[in-house]
Amino acid sequence: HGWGYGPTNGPDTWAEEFPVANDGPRQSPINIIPKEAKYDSSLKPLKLRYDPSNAKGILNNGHSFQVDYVDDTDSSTLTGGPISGKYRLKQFHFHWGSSDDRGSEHTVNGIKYPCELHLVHWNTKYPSFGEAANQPDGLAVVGVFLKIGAANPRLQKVLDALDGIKTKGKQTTFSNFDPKTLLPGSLDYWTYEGSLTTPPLLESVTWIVLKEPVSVSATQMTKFRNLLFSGEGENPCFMMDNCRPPQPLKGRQVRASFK
Ligand SMILES: C[C@@H](NC(=O)c1ccc(Cl)c(S(N)(=O)=O)c1)c1ccccc1O
Ligand SMILES: [Zn+2]
Repeated sequence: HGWGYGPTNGPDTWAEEFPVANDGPRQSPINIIPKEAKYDSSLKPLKLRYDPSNAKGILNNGHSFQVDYVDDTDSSTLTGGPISGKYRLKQFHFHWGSSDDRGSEHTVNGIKYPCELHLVHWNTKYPSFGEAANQPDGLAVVGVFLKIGAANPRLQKVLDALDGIKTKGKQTTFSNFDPKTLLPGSLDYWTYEGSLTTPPLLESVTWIVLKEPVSVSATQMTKFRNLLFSGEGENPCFMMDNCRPPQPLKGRQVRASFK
């Protein structure tokens, strides 16, 4: 059986198949300590331009669920921020916990949020996502923390689609959605050089973690936890705690776009 988040195939076992998990110098996620982040006035504002019509589908991939975007043109891109060049939106997905006191991958002063959104982009200087994922400057992921509070109406369309993708491998069409609506008011961010937080843990990600969380209600969180890691007809295993714990910083500098 492949990698996962359970007692026999979870993050502590990943190094068996993916040695970079333990040996890599730039593994993600990390614990962000704001006081140790260095304000960098040369960091530019983030520029996210998404075309809602690029939304293609929503898929339960057995580890999380993702909303996939058409990425054969430059119509949904990330520019500015710490990156140079243009990165295309490929997909967004979430990581969450089994209870509201945990679930995020990045932590802030050791604090865990109940959920974390990842918007995955790839550098258009490479021919494809797959190629880019193997390059040190190949990917850029915008991370957004979700914090328990008022129900978030911007999440509703995504949550309503989950009933149709309950089990591993299920996917449905998902159209006309602008992921910009999921972002907080402030685009202040921390940035550092890291990796995929899921196998193959490739060290190709420029992480851009927003400081301001967005809200999610406890009821909305139960909808995430109603998904299944397991496939149709298999023993049902509810999808939760699909988060990798923070990894050693190994001397990396975390920069802040704000004072
Ligand atoms: C779980 C899923 N992982 C991704 O798709 C993924 C891709 C890129 C990034 Cl940058 C991240 S992340 N979490 O660092 O933002 C996650 C996955 C991995 C391998 C095989 C199948 C599969 O579905
Ligand atoms: Zn992720």
